[in-house]
Amino acid sequence: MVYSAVILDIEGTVCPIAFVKDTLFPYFLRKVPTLVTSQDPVVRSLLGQFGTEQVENHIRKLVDRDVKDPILKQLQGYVWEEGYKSGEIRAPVYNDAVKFIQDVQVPIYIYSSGSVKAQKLLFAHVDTGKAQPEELCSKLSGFFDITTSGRKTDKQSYLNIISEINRKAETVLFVSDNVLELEAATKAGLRTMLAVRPGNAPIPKDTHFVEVRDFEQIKGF
Ligand SMILES: CSCCC(=O)C(=O)COP(=O)(O)O
Ligand SMILES: [Mg+2]
Repeated sequence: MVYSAVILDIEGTVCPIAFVKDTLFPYFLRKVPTLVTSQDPVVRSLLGQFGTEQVENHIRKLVDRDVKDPILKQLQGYVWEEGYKSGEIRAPVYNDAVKFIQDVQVPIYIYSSGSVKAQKLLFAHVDTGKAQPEELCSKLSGFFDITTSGRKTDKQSYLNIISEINRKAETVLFVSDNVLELEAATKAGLRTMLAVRPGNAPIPKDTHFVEVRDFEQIKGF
């Protein structure tokens, strides 16, 4: 592999979109009534930042529309923590992605719209079918989200990350299922690959990105 570092997206790239839509989001929504009455100062401060009295309705609308809202994403991290710690949630990271993270010799970073807290929880509770969940956080060199680096569809966000990890853009590979994110990363000078996983959105006809169905393929580039 010729890259000096790899940046991975989460949803639709290292784990199925269905895990987020059918497990994480419903879990969060079930906890919203309790969340809005929480006395935890961090949660109260986040809720206050929405700037509305109709907090519960507002949250439900954001989740229904899958809005990548930074306040929502931070709240989700707090709520999912309970689910991971109780064992109710485990992250179905694809086996080839687990192996890639364990084997590859260059630094691997994560960049997701999910908060850094949510990312670390996910990689600390990977379901590999064994009794104990797999801990992959320690294999990852860093985590970026929309509060640390900006929106994933903005070129500047990738420039921010490249500067943070102190690499040349053209030596860094970004893998994502989202063509708009890949276009932004390409504009920033990064190399890119399109993750193709079961349940992902159909690939636009005119796309020119190299497709990856199994992370073993990345090692060959
Ligand atoms: C940390 S995983 C939570 C998933 C999530 O909330 C999300 O928005 C995923 O977006 P991604 O950028 O990983 O496609
Ligand atoms: Mg994605």
